Amino acid sequence: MRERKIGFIGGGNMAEALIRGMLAASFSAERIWVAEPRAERREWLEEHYGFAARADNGEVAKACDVLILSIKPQMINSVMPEIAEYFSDKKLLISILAGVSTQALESFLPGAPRVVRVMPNTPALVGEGAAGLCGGRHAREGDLTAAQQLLESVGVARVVTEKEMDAVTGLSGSGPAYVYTLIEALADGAVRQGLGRDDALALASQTVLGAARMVLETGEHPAVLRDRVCSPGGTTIAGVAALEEGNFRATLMEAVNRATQRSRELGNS
Ligand SMILES: NC(=O)C1=CN([C@@H]2O[C@H](COP(=O)(O)OP(=O)(O)OC[C@H]3O[C@@H](n4cnc5c(N)ncnc54)[C@H](OP(=O)(O)O)[C@@H]3O)[C@@H](O)[C@H]2O)C=CC1
Ligand SMILES: O=C(O)[C@@H]1CCC=N1
Repeated sequence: MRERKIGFIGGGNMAEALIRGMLAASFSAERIWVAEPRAERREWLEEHYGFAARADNGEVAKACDVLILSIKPQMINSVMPEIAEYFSDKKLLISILAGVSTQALESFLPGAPRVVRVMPNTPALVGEGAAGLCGGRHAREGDLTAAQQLLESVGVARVVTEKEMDAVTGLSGSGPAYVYTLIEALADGAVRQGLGRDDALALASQTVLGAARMVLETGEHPAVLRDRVCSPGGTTIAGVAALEEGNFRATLMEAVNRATQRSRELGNS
């Protein structure tokens, strides 16, 4: 993958997170192309990352071996024909679009198009992404491996079935937003009790990071780790009781559920 020209179609937030993570992982800027319609955004990307951004999707589609489709799902009907003109079985399309199936993408492309659908997340920007991916009907074994390697250069990547992709979207694609809300709310709670804002945000963020690493590195179930924090008659169980009263777990499950449903809707629209 590192030797191939990689072209992003759409230079927005998620594309930038992947690009920044890839550059930090020693991908050469010369091999990264971006198509982005807004001049101001093109200039900003060029200035910050040192590659030439293009206005024309066709120019990038023609020049690159691997295309990373990073437009909004709602734009697929206008953008895919511009790519299709230059697409062939020699090229690989990697889509990061929420909800849009490999079958829907294939229907725009000629021949037996090689398509891989991935659902990354923005922490890829700091090399801590969490992504799911699946191959389309004509994707070769090496295509899935290449896409997985690219995503693993910016975090963790799991191959899943296409049916599971909407749940991945509801969990890890959208998940950073849930966690930012959690961090903000934890910090607010401490500010309310008189702690300074900077200290509160630093301690809340590190607590989330530390707890996540405990789950990943000890291999213990989160409930076991939680029990070890809850001293009998102590402070934590009093806090946990408040979470239960507020339906914290049910609320998070519902957040994943709604985002998953929305991903399915985007695929059907
Ligand atoms: N944000 C996230 O956390 C994640 C997003 N995704 C997926 O990534 C995709 C992009 O999302 P996100 O980065 O958040 O959205 P953005 O709006 O930030 O990015 C979309 C980009 O596409 C550009 N664009 C608009 N029209 C065209 C066109 N005709 N041709 C080429 N590019 C065009 C936009 O340009 P302009 O500058 O004019 O707006 C913008 O830069 C979505 O499909 C989303 O589902 C997947 C995982 C996580
Ligand atoms: O909100 C969205 O639709 C995109 C997909 C996953 C994260 N952001």
